[in-house]
Amino acid sequence: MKILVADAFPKDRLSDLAALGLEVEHRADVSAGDLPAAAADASILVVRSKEVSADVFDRAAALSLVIRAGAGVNTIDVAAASQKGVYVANCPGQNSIAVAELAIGLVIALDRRIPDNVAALRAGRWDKKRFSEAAGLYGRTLGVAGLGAIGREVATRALALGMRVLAWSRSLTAEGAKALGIERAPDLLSAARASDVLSLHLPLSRETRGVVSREVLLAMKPNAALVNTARAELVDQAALLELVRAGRLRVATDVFAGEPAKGQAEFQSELAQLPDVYGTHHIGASTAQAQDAIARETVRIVEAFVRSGEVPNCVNVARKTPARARLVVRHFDRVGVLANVLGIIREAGINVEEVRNTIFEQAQAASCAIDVGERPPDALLERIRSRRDEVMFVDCFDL
Ligand SMILES: NC(=O)c1ccc[n+]([C@@H]2O[C@H](COP(=O)([O-])OP(=O)(O)OC[C@H]3O[C@@H](n4cnc5c(N)ncnc54)[C@H](O)[C@@H]3O)[C@@H](O)[C@H]2O)c1
Ligand SMILES: O=C(O)CC[C@@H](O)C(=O)O
Repeated sequence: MKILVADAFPKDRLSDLAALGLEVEHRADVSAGDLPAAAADASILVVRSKEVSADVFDRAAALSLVIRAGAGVNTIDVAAASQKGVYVANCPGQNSIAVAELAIGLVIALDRRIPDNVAALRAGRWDKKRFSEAAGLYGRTLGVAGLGAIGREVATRALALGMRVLAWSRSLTAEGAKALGIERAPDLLSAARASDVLSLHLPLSRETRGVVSREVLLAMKPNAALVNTARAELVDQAALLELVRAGRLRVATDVFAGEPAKGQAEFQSELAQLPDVYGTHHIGASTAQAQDAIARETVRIVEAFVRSGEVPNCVNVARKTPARARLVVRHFDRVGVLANVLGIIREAGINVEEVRNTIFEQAQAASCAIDVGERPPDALLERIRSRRDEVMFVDCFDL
């Protein structure tokens, strides 16, 4: 079985993959355009930020699993993977501390203008007067949009700085916020209005694309700051550029529209050129600690898949299948028994959605849960029951 690792990945962990009996191909520099050809004969594909387009799933007939060695799966055509029955998994939480550390670093950098201090000194200029205008962070409000793995780490660190934390997130309740020592905003607009710094930690999805709209940006206090270590596409980039140019907002961003997927490339960004914008090079996850944790988690996923067929952290298995009823069939563990049961279900024109067969010690008996698209008529259950030399017990209940 071949695994293609199509981005940077630690050598030791490549050896771990090989030790699982896999044929490992490491092509960190393969371009997104060449990925469909490169992955054509791979069973497992590992990527970081490289785009995995529908073409990859069209061409790679053997592909069964794509692992995002990171958190955000927006660079993978998950819908195309689902149509071809390919698992997509990620490594949630493994780089959250690294991203939170960067986000907090950017919050402090914005307040004290640390990059400008450094640049002025490098240019031979002493400007204590200009750089003595920081407001300070203690007692000020940090808005957190998306209180998941990263948002929580950011909130913890902001509380340690004595900041007030106001979070907006899909499933956050007032009680949940209280338990964390923070406050809950009812919507993004309210969070934006009340924050001195708004830090984004949402995934990029159909619902969140452009969620930081012109209206949200305009709701922010004059001279407030936006910190984006999530994805550029969350934010209306044209409005952002306009408001920063007008001196209404300050920005620190680790992510850019159209940023290169490669480690080194020419890159021009109007936003990054502005004096009120501090840009970093999508390095949120790029600490040795985080990369080690991500790589180990990737190996864990591959190992589980190779050994048991299970896929930890799978993001595209249906949460609810169209199944409406479950048959439980206890049967003798013999050749053809399940095929006969499934044949009877097929003859009734009923679709089987999921099957889980469990074998008991000594491999004499098994219990099979068969989830089906509609409740089978009693006569069908009777037909299965009547196969007494194969079947011990049959029951059916609605889902
Ligand atoms: N800069 C980097 O290097 C870097 C590294 C890791 C992650 N990221 C980005 O950060 C994102 C967040 O990562 P995470 O690990 O915290 O993910 P996560 O899934 O743990 O957290 C996301 C949070 O957003 C909330 N959310 C999702 N959709 C929402 C919606 N429509 N409205 C309101 N809330 C919503 C979720 O409930 C969850 O609490 C990733 O998806 C990725 O894009 C960037
Ligand atoms: O791999 C990277 O460097 C970026 C990862 C980050 O964007 C993520 O979503 O985990």
